[in-house]
Amino acid sequence: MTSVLQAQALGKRYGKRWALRECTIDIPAGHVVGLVGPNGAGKTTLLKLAGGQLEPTAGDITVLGGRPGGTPAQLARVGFVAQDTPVYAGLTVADHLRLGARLNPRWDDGMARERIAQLGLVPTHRAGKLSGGQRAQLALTLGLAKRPELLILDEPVASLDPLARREFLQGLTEATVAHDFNVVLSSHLVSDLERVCDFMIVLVDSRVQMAGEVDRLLATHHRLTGPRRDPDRLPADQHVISAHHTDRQSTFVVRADAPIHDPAWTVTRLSLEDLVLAYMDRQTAENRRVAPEAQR
Ligand SMILES: Nc1ncnc2c1ncn2[C@@H]1O[C@H](COP(=O)(O)OP(=O)(O)OP(=O)(O)O)[C@@H](O)[C@H]1O
Repeated sequence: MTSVLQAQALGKRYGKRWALRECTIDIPAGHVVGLVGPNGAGKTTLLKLAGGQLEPTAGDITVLGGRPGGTPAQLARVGFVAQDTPVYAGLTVADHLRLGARLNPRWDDGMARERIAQLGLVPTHRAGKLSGGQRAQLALTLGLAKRPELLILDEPVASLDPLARREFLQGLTEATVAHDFNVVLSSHLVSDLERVCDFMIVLVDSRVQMAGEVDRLLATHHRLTGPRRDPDRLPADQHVISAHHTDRQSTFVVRADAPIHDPAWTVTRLSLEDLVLAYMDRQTAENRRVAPEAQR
């Protein structure tokens, strides 16, 4: 199995509005995948389609080579931690572990107990009395102890303070090193994702704008700064992602596989955050020149 998730022209419509459209992506195995986009971009919709909680309106999706949620065996292979770290307020921490053991055929009780102890969670405490960070860690523990091949986390750190965010993401990274599994997690902040993700998908306005391995994305995107130039005068293999101009100067973010040697330009590398923001800002560039989507 080489793909964790494959989508072909995938779409989901609620009434007349498309929450996700024309989504074609191929996520290879062995990655921690970040799904980033503004509020309402379609992240939860894509994740629910992958988890089998939603049926596509258009196109196809396969997860770990099978139809999402198609069989109990398929369900056991995918862990899904929904937005707002869902736990049962009236149940204790220990109750959650018992429930997890009963519902999941591959449940790793030793790992769940060890993790709870390491986190300092008291088994007799009710989940409703835990802090937001503790609830998130409990939900992550339940997702990990299921021993999924793919763990999907929908905005897991949205409600956490910076320290709790860091601890949560560190725990997730340690778990991916200790146990071999794939992760897809979403956030509307790239800063949450850049520490842990090595594959990034940017979703804006229900469409995938960019998808690929972070190293490759950073190697093939550049910021060009120099004397003012019309985007149409750039070589055809330099695809404009965003463009900003002053009276005398132009700044482009371009995607180009080959190195850029034009002496007129100062060429600089982008941070992942700059790159994601350039794709979010892409509408501006599209008014000047349409660039094909980076889908690699
Ligand atoms: N059950 C639903 N019925 C109708 N519209 C919906 C439903 N769920 C989502 N939508 C709409 O689909 C669009 C995408 O929503 P989605 O929850 O996938 O976005 P998101 O990127 O996860 O947003 P957020 O970051 O705010 O959680 C939004 O416009 C939303 O209002």
